[in-house]
Amino acid sequence: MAALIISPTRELAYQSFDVLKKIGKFHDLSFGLVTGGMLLKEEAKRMNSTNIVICTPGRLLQHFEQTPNFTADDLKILVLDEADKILHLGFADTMNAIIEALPKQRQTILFSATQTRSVKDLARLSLKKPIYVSVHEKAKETTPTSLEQRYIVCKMQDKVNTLWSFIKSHKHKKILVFLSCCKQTRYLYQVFKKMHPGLTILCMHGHMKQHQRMEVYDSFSRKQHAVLLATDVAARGLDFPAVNWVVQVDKPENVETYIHRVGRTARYEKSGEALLLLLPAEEKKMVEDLIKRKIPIVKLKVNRKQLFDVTKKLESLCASNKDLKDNAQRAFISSMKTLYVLDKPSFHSVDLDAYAVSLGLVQAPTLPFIGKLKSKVKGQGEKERNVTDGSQNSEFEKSENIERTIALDFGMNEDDDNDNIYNIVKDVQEDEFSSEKMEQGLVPDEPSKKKKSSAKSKLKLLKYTTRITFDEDGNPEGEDKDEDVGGLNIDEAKERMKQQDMLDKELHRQNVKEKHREKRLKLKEKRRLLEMEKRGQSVTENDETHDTYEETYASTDSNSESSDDEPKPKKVRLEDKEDTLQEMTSEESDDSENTTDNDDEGEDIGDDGEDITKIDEPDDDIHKTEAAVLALLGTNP
Ligand SMILES: Nc1ncnc2c1ncn2[C@@H]1O[C@H](COP(=O)(O)OP(=O)(O)OP(=O)(O)O)[C@@H](O)[C@H]1O
Repeated sequence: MAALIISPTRELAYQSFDVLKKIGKFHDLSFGLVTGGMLLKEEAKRMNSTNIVICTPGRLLQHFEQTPNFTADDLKILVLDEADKILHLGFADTMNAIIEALPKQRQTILFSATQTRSVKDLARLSLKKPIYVSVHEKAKETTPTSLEQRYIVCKMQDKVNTLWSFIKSHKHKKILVFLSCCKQTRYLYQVFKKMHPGLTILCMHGHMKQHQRMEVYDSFSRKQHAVLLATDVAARGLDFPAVNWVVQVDKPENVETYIHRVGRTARYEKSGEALLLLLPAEEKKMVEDLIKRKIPIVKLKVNRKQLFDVTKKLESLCASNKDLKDNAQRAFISSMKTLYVLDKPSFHSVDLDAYAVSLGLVQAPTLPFIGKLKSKVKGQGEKERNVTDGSQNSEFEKSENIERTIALDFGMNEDDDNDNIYNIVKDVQEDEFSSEKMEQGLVPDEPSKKKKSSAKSKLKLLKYTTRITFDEDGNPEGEDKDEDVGGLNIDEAKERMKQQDMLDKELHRQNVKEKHREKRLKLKEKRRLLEMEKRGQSVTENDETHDTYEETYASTDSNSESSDDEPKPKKVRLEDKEDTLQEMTSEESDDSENTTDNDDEGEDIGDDGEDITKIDEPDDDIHKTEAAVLALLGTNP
């Protein structure tokens, strides 16, 4: 191996490999792609005879540890793509181990749009007199001039409506949407797909299987018009051709991530547009940070009157599909946890119930990580709302009067049915971002009653009178036989869902109680049988404990006393007993609630505590089962 290219994600490694394939055919070099999700053995066979290896950090380390005779002794060039990402946080331990295994004498090249200049990082790589090369160092702006960047202030509960309205009014565009976590991405993908926006909806996140991610990557690359809902797994390096819009529904973690996300559009002499949705509490800091980094961004105001209200539609989808409802809950919990971890003040400003309703839920699920704080937060949110509604609103009105409002063309005219649906007006000029300005007039107005009623009338339009299915490009296909989404009585559905919710909870509580009771009894029984076996006693089918055991399962038949007619006691061999134990322990293991949430890329901050995902999913950890059996038999695993 003469050259090694390390990328933070599999897609990026795949993309570099693809480019190398195109130019490689004119050279006599061999090259290979080494990423997780492929066959380790197949890769291992070729590792030592490959000149250029493109890899992700985890998989490379796996080869260093497991592939016989694999060394990097001949390495001449090390390339770290997205170097700042690769040298930080999640990859730190892996990268330290890899760097240890590389020869000190080599050329090291680091690439990133947000290049690290941290001395600590460079020291880790043992760089001698590094040279910093920047294409844009003297540029007035950090981002390309052909990129138009805008933001809107939007409450959490308005985000879904805003995104949906945006998509509906940009059906002839290619749009990349960033969300903060996998579960939210998955849920919005599922429901938006069911709502047929009229163009292909795709999603990409770390919980997807590798082949699915690759298919989505290829599909979005090929499509002219499509929406890709993604987590930050798609933020860096991916070179999707001709993306028109990057929409950041959730604020990026920092300015670096912002730069990478918007960098998916306006690539190489092309133009592009970017829209950032900010919560009121996020606005000041984020905009100041962007301006400090020479990123020009303009504030826009959404004409709320023109927004689609899809709340009821989501409610009805959740009411008629339990999986969707569960996913909505997961999305709620996961996105709130992400916000809580990244930005507590913003989390505290969210009206949790309103946000839950906007996802199609009847009420906010309990947040396992915050539980008791919830009521406190609500009170606090209420207070904050009163303050902003009172004092700052008048400031806003004042500023609105003096500001020039300019209607922007957001491509609304593409679709006759959606003319002016997303009528956005520009209310802050680029050069007006002094901190005083920031404090004035930045609170978006509440919808008036009139606006609410207009939203209601739009809602009526969402009730389908005829059932039509669409293919993934949004073209009508024929009659929908599987889904009954038409003519649903929303209020009835809401009531039904409430009742179902209560029943579900009660049922779950009873199930858990019952299982615990069963487990206790089974264990007791097993211990007793083992004791008897050890003492060399025979085990009978009608002994005392067996009766107790039977009684427990036949609660209505409590008088199961042994009679003279019952079969004679039978001897049971220890081996038979072990088999029985194995079966019983397996059952217990299946009931286990200790499932873990496999967050692949680590960008979804998983749920903890009472995450609903942990209730139903079976634990198939065979080793645990074996260990449990051996422990019961008094043997070390
Ligand atoms: N000189 C060039 N001539 C033609 N096309 C180019 C040229 N330079 C770059 N491109 C094209 O521009 C696009 C972006 O290039 P590339 O992926 O190398 O960008 P990058 O600097 O890695 O960006 P990022 O890391 O932010 O994704 C690619 O499609 C590439 O083919």
